[in-house]
Amino acid sequence: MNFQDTICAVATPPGVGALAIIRVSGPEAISLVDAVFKGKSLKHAEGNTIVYGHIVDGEKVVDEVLVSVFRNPRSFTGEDSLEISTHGSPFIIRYVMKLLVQKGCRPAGPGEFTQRAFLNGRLDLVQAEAVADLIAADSEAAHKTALNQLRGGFSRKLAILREDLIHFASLVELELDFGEEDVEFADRDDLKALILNLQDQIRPLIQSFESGNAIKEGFPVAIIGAPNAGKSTLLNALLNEDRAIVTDIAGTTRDIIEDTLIIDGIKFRFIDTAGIRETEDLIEAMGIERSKKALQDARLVLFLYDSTQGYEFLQDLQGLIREDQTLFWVRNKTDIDESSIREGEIRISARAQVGIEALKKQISQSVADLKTTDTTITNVRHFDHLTKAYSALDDVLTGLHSGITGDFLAQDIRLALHHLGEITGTISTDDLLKNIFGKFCIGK
Ligand SMILES: Nc1nc2c(c(=O)[nH]1)N(C=O)[C@@H](CNc1ccc(C(=O)N[C@@H](CCC(=O)O)C(=O)O)cc1)CN2
Ligand SMILES: Nc1nc2c(ncn2[C@@H]2O[C@H](COP(=O)(O)OP(=O)(O)OP(=O)(O)O)[C@@H](O)[C@H]2O)c(=O)[nH]1
Ligand SMILES: [Mg+2]
Repeated sequence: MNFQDTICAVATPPGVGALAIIRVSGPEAISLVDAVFKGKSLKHAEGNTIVYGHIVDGEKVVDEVLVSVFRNPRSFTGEDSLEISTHGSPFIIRYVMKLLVQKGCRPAGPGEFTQRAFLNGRLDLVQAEAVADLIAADSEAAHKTALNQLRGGFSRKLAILREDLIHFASLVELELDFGEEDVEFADRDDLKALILNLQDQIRPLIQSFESGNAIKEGFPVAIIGAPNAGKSTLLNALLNEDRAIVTDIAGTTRDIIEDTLIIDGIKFRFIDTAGIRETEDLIEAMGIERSKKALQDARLVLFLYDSTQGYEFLQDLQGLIREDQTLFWVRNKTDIDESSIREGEIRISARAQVGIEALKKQISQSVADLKTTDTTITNVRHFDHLTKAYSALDDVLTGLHSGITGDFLAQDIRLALHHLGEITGTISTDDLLKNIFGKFCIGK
């Protein structure tokens, strides 16, 4: 792919910093920067070198800078690329950007450098998306998963899956060319074995999405209990922050209150809910509906009860807990009532901040053995295509079973191939690229 224009953008965050980086990439990158630069000639600089000099506006010196020179194809984008490292003053940054634009540079849109890297074959789509995830990663687990995907393990796996299928698709299509003659190049038993094998490999990828997504967005933890059990006090204690309103009036929390916390490198979303009880109050009743929804959506559920009150009504709710959810029974207010009332309960005092660290430990341990690999799916777009590829493979199997004609068989195989190809971008449309790269920051 050959881009005609040369783009520029500030790659560092806005505001004052020690330094700032302005990135320039495209066929004219070297001559455009050279036109505002005084120092050793950039045109004669070798790739992967740094040149010292000044950015100038005519005779006027704008800043003392270092320019890193990357020569096509050995750069992030695969084009000639330069990075001007200036002093981190917003005034200087604006000035240098203005000079570059005056010389003919175009300010880059979001993700345009990475998009060029993709279109020049430096990265595939999964890796480009991993770059965005890496920037957004705010926990160790999310960072590790994104970095794994940047390394390309998932992409290689997909390429292998596609290869075998392409082989069969072409054999089946070859049969079509022979029309009336009843030939079978593609052995139906082999094809069936291949499809089953592919499905065996795709299934765990699909299944990894739930954890993969939670690793990125945070595992939802719902705090459920009767009014006044101390749910909001517990949220505040967990966050170590005065986040939710606490009073001794039953029915204080009306709406869902949510905040994230990283425990042992894993991100959790703690959800404080309205205390569940029978009520005539319309607003409170709506809040309770939301509590029940939060219970449904959670990965972990804390059943919190007041030590002096008992937990009977929570036993009625226990039937709602699904197998994929983890339930903790947590007894609160142990500062005023010491007696143990339930086996296996976790004892805390939210107000006195007793037992909070132990509770956090149990929470993080309950998801710690979810190993992420380079083939953990974290992206809903990948999940969607894998699910559709899987179902197209189902259709191939059904077709083989009922002995449908080669052209229908070929169609379903092609559909599966299409979905696998869209993940890495082997097959991509302008809309798709716009959608993906439009979410990046400018300068990336
Ligand atoms: N200053 C700076 N830091 C950065 C980046 C950058 O573009 N500039 N990156 C941007 O995301 C990341 C590093 N990623 C990069 C990936 C490839 C190449 C590159 O030039 N690749 C060439 C040359 C490799 C070599 O010399 O061995 C190549 O692959 O051919 C550069 C950065 C993070 N840090
Ligand atoms: N003694 C004692 N009191 C507590 C403890 N935790 C919370 N409380 C008190 O219990 C009362 C209710 O606390 P909240 O955190 O508002 O209870 P909630 O479960 O959020 O109540 P709703 O929002 O109404 O559902 C407040 O007066 C808290 O100070 C505790 O560990 N020990
Ligand atoms: Mg509350």
